[in-house]
Amino acid sequence: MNLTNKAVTLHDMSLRDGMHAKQHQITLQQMIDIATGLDDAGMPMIEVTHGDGLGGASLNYGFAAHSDEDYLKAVIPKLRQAKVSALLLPGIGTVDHLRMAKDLGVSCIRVATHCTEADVSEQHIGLSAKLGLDTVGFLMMAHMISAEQLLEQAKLMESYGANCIYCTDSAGFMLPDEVTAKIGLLRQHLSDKTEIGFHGHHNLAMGVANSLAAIEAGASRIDGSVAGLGAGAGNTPLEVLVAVLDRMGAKHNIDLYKIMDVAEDLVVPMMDQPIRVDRDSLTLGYAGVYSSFLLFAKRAEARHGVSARDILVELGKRGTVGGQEDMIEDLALDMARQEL
Ligand SMILES: C[C@H](O)CC(=O)C(=O)O
Ligand SMILES: [Mn+2]
Repeated sequence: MNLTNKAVTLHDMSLRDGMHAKQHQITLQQMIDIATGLDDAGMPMIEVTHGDGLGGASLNYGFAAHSDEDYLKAVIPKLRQAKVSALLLPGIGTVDHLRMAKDLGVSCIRVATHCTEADVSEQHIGLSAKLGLDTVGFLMMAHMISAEQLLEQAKLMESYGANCIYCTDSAGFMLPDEVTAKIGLLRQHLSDKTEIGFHGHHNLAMGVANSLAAIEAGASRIDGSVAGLGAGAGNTPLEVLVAVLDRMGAKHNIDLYKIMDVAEDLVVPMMDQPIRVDRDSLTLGYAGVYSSFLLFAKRAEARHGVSARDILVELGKRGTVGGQEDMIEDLALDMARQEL
């Protein structure tokens, strides 16, 4: 694989996907310290919101330590060069959230839908583009459909005004060949002006390999998290990816030692549990389950004595997708009754 001189924009997820791993309890000071550390290391883009995006704080997804507004107000004025993005899932986040984010200095809105539901993103993508924001369409759980179906959904988002489309491996299920096929087809058929992105989860330890496959196939934006802080076994660990990209001669503008230090000195010490491939997070990748379900399944295990692994396997069989968090408790209760 030759990535010499390939330009890649890395996008940090620690302060948004990492919110899942922290049950949305990152403090304002932790956000500021990590964001400014990343800014100083040269990270061009940093995402900041509740784990489920703008407006995610709720009974279904979990309440956050602070509002999205407070996190954005705390972080954005402290940054020297990094741009801040906000995730928005239509139906959870509203156009009012979007306008609020723009007013606070967010420059990129990433509108996320399940991979078959791009049609619900028209209003939010349209408004974001109209407001002149960097507008991304983010297709989640992309392993559940074929490359051709993903392309159809991507074209919808592109037609609504997105200037970048993401193939999102929410379950950390994909292997590099699948990433190559999906990103390759998007690159071939979307407009040359539309950027392609890849968002990985490390449940099968494929985060770095899949990101390299994505870049080779034409992706120019790659998501990851410092020390992998993210849902499941975490996102593609950015400091590792940076080291690999350095060795391959790709261009990313990030200082390796500085990002290593952010990982080691700031992010690892604040983890509530080690972010690693263990039997439960591995099951997410193996069974193709939404990574944010991990802690819900672990909590249900503690409450009802049913193994989180069994719950996750069953969620995979049922084809559950993001937004169905409330089903996890119901399922665990049913499974506990059957075991009596
Ligand atoms: C709302 C999700 O956490 C978005 C995401 O990061 C993914 O699908 O992966
Ligand atoms: Mn994710």
